[in-house]
Amino acid sequence: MSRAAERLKLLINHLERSHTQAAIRAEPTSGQTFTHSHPQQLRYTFDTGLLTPEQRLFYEENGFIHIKNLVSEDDIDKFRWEFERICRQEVKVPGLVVMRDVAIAKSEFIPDQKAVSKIQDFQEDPDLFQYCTLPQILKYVECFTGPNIMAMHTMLINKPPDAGKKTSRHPMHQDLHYFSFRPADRIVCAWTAMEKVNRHNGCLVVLPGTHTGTLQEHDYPEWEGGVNKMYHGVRGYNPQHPRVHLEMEKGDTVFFHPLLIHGSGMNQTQGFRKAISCHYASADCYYIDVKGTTQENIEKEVKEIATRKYAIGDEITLKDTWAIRGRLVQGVRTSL
Ligand SMILES: CCCCCCCCCC(=O)SCCNC(=O)CCNC(=O)[C@H](O)C(C)(C)COP(=O)(O)OP(=O)(O)OC[C@H]1O[C@@H](n2cnc3c(N)ncnc32)[C@H](O)[C@@H]1OP(=O)(O)O
Ligand SMILES: Nc1ncnc2c1ncn2[C@@H]1O[C@H](COP(=O)(O)OP(=O)(O)OP(=O)(O)O)[C@@H](O)[C@H]1O
Ligand SMILES: O=C(O)CCC(=O)C(=O)O
Ligand SMILES: [Fe+2]
Ligand SMILES: [Mg+2]
Repeated sequence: MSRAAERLKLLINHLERSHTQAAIRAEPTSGQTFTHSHPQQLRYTFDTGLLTPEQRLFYEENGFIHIKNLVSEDDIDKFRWEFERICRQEVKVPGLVVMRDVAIAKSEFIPDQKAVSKIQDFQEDPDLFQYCTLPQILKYVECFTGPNIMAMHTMLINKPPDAGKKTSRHPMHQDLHYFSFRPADRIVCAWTAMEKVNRHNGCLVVLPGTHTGTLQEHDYPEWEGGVNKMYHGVRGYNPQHPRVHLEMEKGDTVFFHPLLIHGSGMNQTQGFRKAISCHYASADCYYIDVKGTTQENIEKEVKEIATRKYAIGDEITLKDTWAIRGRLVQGVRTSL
């Protein structure tokens, strides 16, 4: 065995031991005997033969992994074209949510497609939804979710040039705040750069390792220039925490854990920084009731918007809104 391979093996053994110990600590004292005679697995990833030991360790420790050049130029150009058709209102997509930047929405009506800062829930648009079914993406997703895969939430983000109020920033948050299904470790986001992204146009900013923590309380940050609807940030954000700026090329994809604290900086260019993303979950996940948890505030906002948008009452639950949007993309729809 080479020295490098030997070191990796040692690292894997070390991680397996520490995760086993964590599992033992977390075990309720119910009198059950906890046996660990079977080979232990890493906590956050599965061995499907795709990720190298180094890549698995990187995700286990950092909560994200950057895969270069995963989506082709042709596919990305197709997504861009379809997004433009939607903005020009040449195609109407059932269930689609269109968002405008708050600084632009509150100033004047701009009929231009450029006012759209984000579209969500494009699962009924075959061209855009093709992103969620790309085999090369699903091969990676399976390493985190296992073989039964649901596409739960879809977005195309068109981060606008900042209008001078820093509203183009996305505050630091954990995506799990928005989700009412578990377990968190079987959820993953795929986020693909549709062009070069860097600190100038507002790339993703992540706090490595924060996926090993718990779900934090989220609130609107106190930003002078205003904050976009539902852009909650972790309460008590510490700007001193070590950050990593994920600079990416067109087609590069980052996979990240839903507890990883991340955000994105201001877009200081004149262009609209584009990215497409999908949150996947194992179909074996289960829904939870968020009543009495830190997620009550976001549930309230989601319900208010759903009630206004679809003119419905309290009969629809948060669980229903996810079950309706979710789409099976691989394997069997076992639970979600
Ligand atoms: C649901 C689960 C999500 C899971 C997400 C997983 C992780 C994702 C993390 C995120 O991305 S969090 C941010 C996600 N954001 C949203 O989901 C927001 C969805 N957006 C909407 O529902 C609509 O765009 C919105 C309700 C904000 C406005 O839609 P409308 O069609 O009603 O817009 P309209 O132009 O009629 O404006 C209505 C009012 O909203 C205001 N407005 C529009 N865009 C806004 C904005 N961006 N922020 C704040 N206010 C906004 C607008 O100025 C106006 O205010 P006034 O009533 O005071 O005149
Ligand atoms: N009070 C806050 N609460 C939550 N998130 C915040 C807060 N302040 C800044 N952030 C977030 O921190 C991240 C870094 O933002 P910031 O604009 O400070 O730097 P940047 O644009 O990433 O980097 P730089 O401008 O130094 O190249 C962004 O996601 C931003 O939205
Ligand atoms: O593309 C971005 O700016 C990040 C958006 C994000 O983190 C989110 O919508 O959850
Ligand atoms: Fe996010
Ligand atoms: Mg900045």
